[in-house]
Amino acid sequence: MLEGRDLSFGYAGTSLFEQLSLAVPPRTIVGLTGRSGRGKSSLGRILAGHLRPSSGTVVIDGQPRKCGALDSVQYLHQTPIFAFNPRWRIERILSEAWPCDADTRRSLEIPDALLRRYPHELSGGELQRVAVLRALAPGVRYLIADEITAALDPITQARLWRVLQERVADGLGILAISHDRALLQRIAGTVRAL
Ligand SMILES: Nc1ncnc2c1ncn2[C@@H]1O[C@H](COP(=O)(O)OP(=O)(O)OP(=O)(O)O)[C@@H](O)[C@H]1O
Repeated sequence: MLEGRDLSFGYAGTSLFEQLSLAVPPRTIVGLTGRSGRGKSSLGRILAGHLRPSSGTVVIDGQPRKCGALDSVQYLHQTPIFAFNPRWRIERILSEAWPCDADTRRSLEIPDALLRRYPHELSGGELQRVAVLRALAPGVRYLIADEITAALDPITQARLWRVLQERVADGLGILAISHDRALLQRIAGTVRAL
């Protein structure tokens, strides 16, 4: 289980949250919602190890999370273009992460033709599917999915979440951050407001 315990955090002397605890069990989608600026992304980034809390700890199965070459917690951005090297083709972006298997790639509807392109040559939905594929490396146990389908049409959104729900059935835990409470109520076992 991925847990944030008694987390406090703020930027430049301000406080966004104090003594906040949140758990994401395996095989579960936990929803996180709340008004803009409340600190949802900051909390997600703390759980992913990208930000350090001012106090509190992040643990996995009761042990402090380790930051290794491949992290078992992956953070997915709403705008994945910023997470990609613009000078690399998609095939290199993916192969640097893991030798993606054909079944997973097919399930995310990423055809061969797309692999030869650069990030700016993909649509928003295609980019997000590539970001999800990159994150689904073996050993990744938790995803922090930060508004990952906010900019997508309903069909693309539903397809992407269907693939992720299949992964959840196989053991993945997901923190789904979204303003869209209706979406979270559809996909998440529990929804937490910040
Ligand atoms: N690097 C930073 N330095 C200073 N303030 C920041 C920084 N990053 C975020 N903030 C501020 O911290 C607050 C929380 O930001 P955060 O992105 O965590 O909120 P959020 O709940 O995810 O918001 P939204 O729903 O609009 O995406 C915001 O007021 C934001 O302006």
